[in-house]
Amino acid sequence: MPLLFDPLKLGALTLENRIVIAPMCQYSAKDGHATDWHLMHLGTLGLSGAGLVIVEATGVEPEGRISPADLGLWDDATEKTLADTLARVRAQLPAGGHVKYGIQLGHAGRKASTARPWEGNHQVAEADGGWVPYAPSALPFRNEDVAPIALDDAGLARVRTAFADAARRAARIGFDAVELHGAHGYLLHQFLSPLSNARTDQYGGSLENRMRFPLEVYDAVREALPAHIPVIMRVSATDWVDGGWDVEGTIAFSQALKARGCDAMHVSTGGLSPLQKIPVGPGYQVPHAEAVKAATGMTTIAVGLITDPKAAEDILQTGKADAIGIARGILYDPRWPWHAAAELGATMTAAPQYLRCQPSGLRQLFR
Ligand SMILES: Cc1cc2nc3c(=O)[nH]c(=O)nc-3n(C[C@H](O)[C@H](O)[C@H](O)COP(=O)(O)O)c2cc1C
Repeated sequence: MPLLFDPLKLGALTLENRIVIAPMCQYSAKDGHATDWHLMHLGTLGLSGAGLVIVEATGVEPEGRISPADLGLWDDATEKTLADTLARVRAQLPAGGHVKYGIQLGHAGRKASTARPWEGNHQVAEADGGWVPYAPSALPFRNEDVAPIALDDAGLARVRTAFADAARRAARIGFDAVELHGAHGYLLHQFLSPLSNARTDQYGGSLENRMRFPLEVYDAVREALPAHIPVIMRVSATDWVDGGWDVEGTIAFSQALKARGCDAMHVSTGGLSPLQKIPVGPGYQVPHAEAVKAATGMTTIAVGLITDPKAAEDILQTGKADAIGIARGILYDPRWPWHAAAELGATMTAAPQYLRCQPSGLRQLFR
């Protein structure tokens, strides 16, 4: 059996295989609420054959959205809509419900949308009642962006609580896993990187201080969740800018998370600085996942232009990572795991109803 189709344990959770659909914003939520698009999209991903689907970056408070049309999980109403959506999706999946659903909880910090969304189906600009984003320091992403407000102690406490509350809601909804968005230049990453964190209090300066708030958020989320729900941390292992966040810092952060029982690291890169120069190519972020895994022994998910099943299998066989994250590849080929299974000679067990009713015709195409 190829390793790609070997089960993987994340804490108490067992994934049927090692294919993880990475979170992808759908820009289709309405005032934080899931819509029929999510029903269709998450249903499609549920039939993909992947072991874990991580639902898109979901704002823990309205001011933490990347776009006005991001999902939110900040009140009873958004929780109910997402709970209904997930329940309706799961009701249609093959018996046994092999696919697991996780959710990425995030806060965009200085990269948040400043528009108050969806009033009469169009965005309301900041001047008409939007907001100024929050961040570790009053440093905008781009010079031309509005300078964010540096979070004070009350703001930090509010955001920590918002993460924990959203995690509690995710558990109530029935998500199998929670991923924290510590990557791509959003709030938690902004604390880690010296390029966006110029604080002079206990949350800025030394590496230990810069890691403090993201670790506090992790602790609050871990405490809010029942023990059977694993927590994954998504990181950008480098800012791809001199003087920025780097692999050494990522390893130290991973070690601190490992000591706290974090179940896996999902290793991406970039997003913190507009000056980044990323050498994009097949598997370009795999060395970062490999470095984290080698230094910490943690379960790692490698991601970034891994589209060839044999290359994915090779990453696992050579011990560079424990699971493969795939995003655009799934949009291009929503049955990528089935096709990978056929190419690698593996057997998939989850079968939609049409396969069971039409065994002779369709089984020749699916393994
Ligand atoms: C449409 C789209 C939306 C994305 N939204 C998110 C997101 O919500 N959270 C996140 O961490 N990454 C997001 N990403 C990044 C992906 O998760 C992934 O890291 C990246 O696309 C590289 O993987 P790939 O080469 O398999 O696409 C998004 C990517 C795409 C293409």
